Amino acid sequence: MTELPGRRLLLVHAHPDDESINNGATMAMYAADGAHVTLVTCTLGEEGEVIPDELEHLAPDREDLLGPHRIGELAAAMKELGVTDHRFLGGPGRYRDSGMMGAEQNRRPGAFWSADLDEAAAHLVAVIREIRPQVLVTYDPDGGYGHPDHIKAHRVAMRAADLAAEPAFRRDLGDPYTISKIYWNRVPRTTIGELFRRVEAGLDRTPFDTTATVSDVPGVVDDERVTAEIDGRPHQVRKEAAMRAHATQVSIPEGLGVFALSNGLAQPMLPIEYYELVRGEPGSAYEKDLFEGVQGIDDSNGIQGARA
Ligand SMILES: CC(=O)N[C@H]1[C@@H](O[C@@H]2[C@H](O)[C@H](O)[C@@H](O)[C@H](O)[C@H]2O)O[C@H](CO)[C@@H](O)[C@@H]1O
Ligand SMILES: [Zn+2]
Repeated sequence: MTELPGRRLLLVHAHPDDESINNGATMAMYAADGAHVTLVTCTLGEEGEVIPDELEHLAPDREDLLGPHRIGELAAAMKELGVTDHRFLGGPGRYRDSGMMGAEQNRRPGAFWSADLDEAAAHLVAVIREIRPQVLVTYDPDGGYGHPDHIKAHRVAMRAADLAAEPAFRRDLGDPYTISKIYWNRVPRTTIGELFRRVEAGLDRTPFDTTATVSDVPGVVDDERVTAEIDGRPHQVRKEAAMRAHATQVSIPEGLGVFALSNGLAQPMLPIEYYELVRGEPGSAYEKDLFEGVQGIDDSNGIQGARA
């Protein structure tokens, strides 16, 4: 077995682009700092809209080639972030993008939203027992903003964390392992409100006509729910480059601190990324490092201390 670095972070996301939008700076920071960063993406994003006119032919109601194209976008984004361990849950295309909540694609055979929870979670248990991450990051129960694939990714991640620790569960998938800390992606309401006010004030200096609303931003909560932050400003360039790699989904004008998804609504970039610790012990009252308080980490590139 290859020796992995002492610190190991696992992120579980629904579509290609979510990782860069929500955690791009966090991933870049830990990858640059020698931690092992593993991203598991649950679908290929087959049902997404397409921003560039010249790629519109890929759309699900045209050639239905957006999924394979977004595999390439995600690989490019990982290169920008310096992340080398990236997997699709159950393999590329095992689970299909379910579309927005209520869409008929939610009920399409193979849609992630209708997947069997324990079957999907077992694929993630195999990754957890292989990598033995001390920290897991995923969405809150509402998936950040109510997208069915985000909600399902949350459920699969939390279920897999429980099953991976169960000695009686599928020992063919590896030895039991308990993840020390689990975080949900969060955004403090005060911070995002201020950032939106700045975008509104400078909207005429952007290529966008209108702004999104705070309710479009995943995971917004009252400030006191936020228990940790990663100051990603040193890695903002990498984060923006990774988001830009998802060209079918994201538009980012250079240097304006704003971006838009395919709806064309401007929203602020988040140079600091925020989290709520929902399982495990915090290392301090307000953490600036997701590995704070994790016992037995040996950063001399060994896996010592990670055994449950
Ligand atoms: C960030 C994210 O989760 N994107 C998803 C989302 O995309 C949105 C969807 O296409 C919607 O119709 C647009 O108005 C919005 O701007 C998009 O962000 O849902 C897609 C379909 O499930 C998914 O492929 C995409 O990754
Ligand atoms: Zn998504």
